[in-house]
Amino acid sequence: MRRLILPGAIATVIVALVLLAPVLPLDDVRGMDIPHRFAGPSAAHWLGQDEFGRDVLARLIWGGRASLFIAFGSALAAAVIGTTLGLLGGYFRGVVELLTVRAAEIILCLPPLLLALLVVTILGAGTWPLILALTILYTPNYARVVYAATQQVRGLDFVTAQRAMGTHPLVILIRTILPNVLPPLLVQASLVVASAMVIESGLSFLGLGVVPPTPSWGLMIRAARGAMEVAPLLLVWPSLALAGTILTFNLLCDRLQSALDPRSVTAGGALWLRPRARSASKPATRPAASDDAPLLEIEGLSIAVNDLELVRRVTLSVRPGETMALVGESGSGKTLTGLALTGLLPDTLRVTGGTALYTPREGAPIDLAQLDEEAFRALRGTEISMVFQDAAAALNPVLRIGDQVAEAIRVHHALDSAAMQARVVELLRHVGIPDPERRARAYPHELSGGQRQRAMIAVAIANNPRLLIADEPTTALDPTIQAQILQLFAQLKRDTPGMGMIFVTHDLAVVAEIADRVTVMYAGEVVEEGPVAEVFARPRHPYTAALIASVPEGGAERLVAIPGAVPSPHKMPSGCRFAPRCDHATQLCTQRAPRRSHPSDTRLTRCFRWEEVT
Ligand SMILES: Nc1ncnc2c1ncn2[C@@H]1O[C@H](COP(=O)(O)OP(=O)(O)OP(=O)(O)O)[C@@H](O)[C@H]1O
Repeated sequence: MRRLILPGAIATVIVALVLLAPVLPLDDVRGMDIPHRFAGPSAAHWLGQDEFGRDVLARLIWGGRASLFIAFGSALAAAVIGTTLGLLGGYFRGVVELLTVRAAEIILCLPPLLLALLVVTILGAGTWPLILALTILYTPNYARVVYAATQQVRGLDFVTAQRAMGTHPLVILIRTILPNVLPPLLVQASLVVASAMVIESGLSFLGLGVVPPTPSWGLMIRAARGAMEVAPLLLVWPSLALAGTILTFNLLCDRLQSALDPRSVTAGGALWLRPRARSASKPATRPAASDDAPLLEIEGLSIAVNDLELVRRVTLSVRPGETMALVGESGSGKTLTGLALTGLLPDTLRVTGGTALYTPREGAPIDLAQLDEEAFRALRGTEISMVFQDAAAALNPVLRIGDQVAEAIRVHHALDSAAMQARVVELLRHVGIPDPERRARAYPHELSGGQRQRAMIAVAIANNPRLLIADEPTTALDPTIQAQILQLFAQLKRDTPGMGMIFVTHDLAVVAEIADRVTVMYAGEVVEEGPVAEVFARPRHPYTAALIASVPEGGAERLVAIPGAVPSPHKMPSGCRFAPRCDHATQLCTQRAPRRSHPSDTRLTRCFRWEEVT
């Protein structure tokens, strides 16, 4: 902050001088004194007198007023228009990009000074035509910078997390993306102000800018040029004013950019946030799966990129109050299944078949596989919510934690600021963040990994969703913190008995800890499903058995790794997808894909030889 003081003070003096020009005891800028033309500095005229005997200091200050008004006016107008075009084009892409950023770029094909000359020639010289010309000139620069920054930010997890809350795209643009593109915007602003001042001076110098006798720095330089030999100082003052002002504003914007970007502040949270290590304990009571109609019933859900199936005919259900664990090796399709349920699949992927019936609080079941973006937005946050794996990426780095939780609430509820603050603090306390009033004012980088994950969970449950999808929420954490976060999920289950949860993980120990039932996925398919205790005691698919055998246990002499790797979607085996890695595989398994079998009412397996597995 100290680095802002010098350029800030100089800029304040410059702006104060030009703003206060009408009330300062300055000479009349038009009052001529021919006998004293070209007089040097004196007590009455500190910077001397010009070719008509007018006071140079007064003309310099009034001239600065004109130059700064034009430069800031055009920079601001160009910033507003260019930023809007860049945000829209960068976020929505496609036709919107063509109509906004690409259309604005046409202006870049024309030489800047010629374009400004053209506008001024058409509209006539003067302050307003100059502002218009400079605005047209600089709009594409802003649009391109903001477009590039938006492109970078739109794919990041915290933007996806905002979408997962059901936030309207325009709100995401303004509250989530705009603060992240501010630093490059400020740099651009400083460049534009400097460039606008130079072009204004240039056009005034050519007689196409500010109309005499109104003073401007460009006009003063033009007039002084003709008298360089008689009064060289007359050229020095406006040139110094121009160069000094440009340098000051460049320096100020540069330092503002560093000061406003919270990511550039040294992280300071780790020391005051050392959670005590506690071992995870099982939830005291597991709410029994109710007999109610399923909250979610997925039947035959397929997801594909072009014609390549990544997820094939997935079937699973979640009842109110139940936690369903979705397990499998990396690449088995767990994340895509979760994303499909929230309408957050990447643009290139689509649901190609099946149904995902979700029963909302009110009204008839909705098929999530058929919903459009707007319908999803209404459901996200209040009905279905998502906790992401990497909270550091899923939280907006430039917004305070409290503001992010408040944002999530605001999407669906209008609260006054006191009630909002109280609700934010209550939520942060609920997820176990100590001293929530103070932590609400912290930025994500000021919290430890565990605290960030808690904050992310607070955002996800801010609107009391009925279905919470947690995508490997403990994978990025160290084991002690993992245990604490698992305890938090267990506590959430106790506190909100009707909430169903899909817990995506590849860690079977976590499944045993948190889930009521488990769905095992392999190579995009569900291969086994059933109550956790039953599946772990007696797996009915060789893949599940192999996964269980590969879990490290205290007394185990050696770990049993599963040979081979999950096949790539391009090279799926024709019969059973697990056959190439399976000890039980027969010729039949390599020729035909097994159908679903039901070893009992509560179990499902996709194996010809399930009876022989254990
Ligand atoms: N955007 C995408 N375009 C093309 N293929 C994709 C895309 N996203 C995922 N896939 C592929 O889809 C398959 C399933 O991916 P998914 O991320 O759902 O697996 P996962 O089980 O969640 O794995 P992990 O535990 O590593 O997250 C993988 O083969 C993956 O390469």
